[in-house]
Formats: sequence, structure tokens, C-alpha cells
Amino acid sequence: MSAAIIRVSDLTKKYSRAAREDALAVTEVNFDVVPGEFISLLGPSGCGKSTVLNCIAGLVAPTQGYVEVAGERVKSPSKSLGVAFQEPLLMDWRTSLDNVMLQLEMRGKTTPEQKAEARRLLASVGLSAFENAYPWQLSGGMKQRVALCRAMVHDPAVLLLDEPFGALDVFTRDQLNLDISRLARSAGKTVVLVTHSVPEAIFLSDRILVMTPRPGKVVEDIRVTLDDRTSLDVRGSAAFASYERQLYALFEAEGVLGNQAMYRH
Ligand SMILES: Nc1ncnc2c1ncn2[C@@H]1O[C@H](COP(=O)(O)OP(=O)(O)OP(=O)(O)O)[C@@H](O)[C@H]1O
Repeated sequence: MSAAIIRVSDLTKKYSRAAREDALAVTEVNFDVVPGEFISLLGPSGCGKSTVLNCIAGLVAPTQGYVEVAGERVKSPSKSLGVAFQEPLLMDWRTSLDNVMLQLEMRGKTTPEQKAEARRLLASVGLSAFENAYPWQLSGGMKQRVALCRAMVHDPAVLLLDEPFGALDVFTRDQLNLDISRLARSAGKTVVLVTHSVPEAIFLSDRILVMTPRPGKVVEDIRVTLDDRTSLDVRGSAAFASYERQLYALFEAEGVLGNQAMYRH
């Protein structure tokens, strides 16, 4: 077993709120991720998925516990990570290529090889013809693909994806699932994905960390083995259905889904 590239140890995050009691977002979260692994944080709204991801990204400081990436304690945002959020966050006055290049410009001088790599990435997600298009000329899925290229162009070992497909229609989301699976796996990236979608988590992940809310915690760590992740057909397989049953049963048992679900606001 390789050494962990990400270690989340005893992570607890409490947000202070003016005039209200503190919000305990996540408590005592522990997991390791090995290089090249694709893991999902899966759970309902408010269970602390983004909080865990933001602690890994160095955007939120833990109240207790720590996160290490590549053996280094995370204390601030690291430039060696690639991050994509639900909103593509492209600059309206920059073309697709220039939005991708921004990632490299922030790191200093850019080289012709890096520009070629940015172009290659855009081509790999079908955007060659849109290199010089501005965000307002792109569909939601295209913008999100530009954001994925921007997250990967500096060749980070770790990609952090906070529900980047959440706002897209189902067909576009399916296509992006195929794109990210191919891109991340062919490049050997370590990926942490935040998602609400059970099928998305199963299709993409080597491991699913199941989270439940109030307070947010990891209740199960499920290893997923599928024969083929290059086609969505695998979603019709017996193995896929069995993971779905296992996950829905778990959410029912935790009172998150089903007739006995507790609506706690
Ligand atoms: N900056 C903040 N200040 C106060 N409370 C916060 C803050 N950020 C998150 N929370 C609270 O922490 C809890 C976990 O939030 P978080 O966004 O991590 O969950 P999530 O599972 O990612 O939710 P969603 O899927 O809806 O994005 C929620 O109860 C949320 O209201």
C-alpha cells in the first residue's frame, strides 16, 4: 500500500456565528487517500462535504485535527492542488484558452510548451473550436470543461472537485462524468469529489466516504470495484445496482432518506 497523499486526521470544524450558537459542521473525520485514488464525499446537503474539501484545499482552518497533503500540514491554499467548484468562475473578458492559461500566469512566466498543454487539454474535452470563445459564448457544460482544464493545466497531483457538475442538466453531467473519469485516470490524478449523487459517486469513485449531517460525520467508507468506467453502460450492471442498494439502504438506516426520514432544519 502506498503512503497517503492526503491525510485527514480527527478533523472537526465549528463555525462561529454572530448571535447564534456555533455550527458544528463536521466532527472527528478521519481518512487517508493514496496516490491515484478517486474518492467521493457523498451525502445530503449540510453534512459538511464542502467543509472537509475546503480544509483539504487550505481555504478553511480546522477547529481541531489537521490535514496533510503530500506529507505537509495544510495551513493555507496550496498552488500544487487543482480545484474546481460548482460555479465555473471564468473571467468574462478572457477567452477559454486565456482562462486556462491564467492558472499558469499566476505561477509566473508561461512557456510555449505550457500553452500547447492548455490547448491539448481543451482539445481533449472537445473544445478546440472554442479556444478563442468568451465565457458568454459557451454553454454551462463547456464553461465547466474550461474550468476543469484550468484546474489541471499545471499538472497538480491532487484535484479537488466541489460538485462541479451539480448545476448542469443530466446529459451534460453524464458527459462530464465520462470526461473527468478519463482525464483523471489517464493522468493518474488523486481526486476528491464532493457530490450529492449516488450514481455519480459510484461511477467515478474507487472509494465513497458516506457522510450524514448534524453534526457532519463519515459513517461509512465503501470501496467500489467496477469492470469498466469508460462507458455509462456499467450503470446497468448488477454490481452497480448492488452498490446503489447498499448506499440507499445506508441513508435510510441513518434517517436521511425514506418514509422515516427526519426533516431537520
Ligand atoms: N461559513 C459558514 N458559517 C457558518 N456556518 C457554516 C459556514 N459554512 C458552512 N456552514 C454550516 O456547516 C454545515 C456544513 O456545511 P457544508 O457546506 O460543509 O455542507 P455540504 O454537505 O457541503 O452542503 P451542500 O451540499 O448543501 O453544499 C451546514 O450546517 C452549514 O450551514
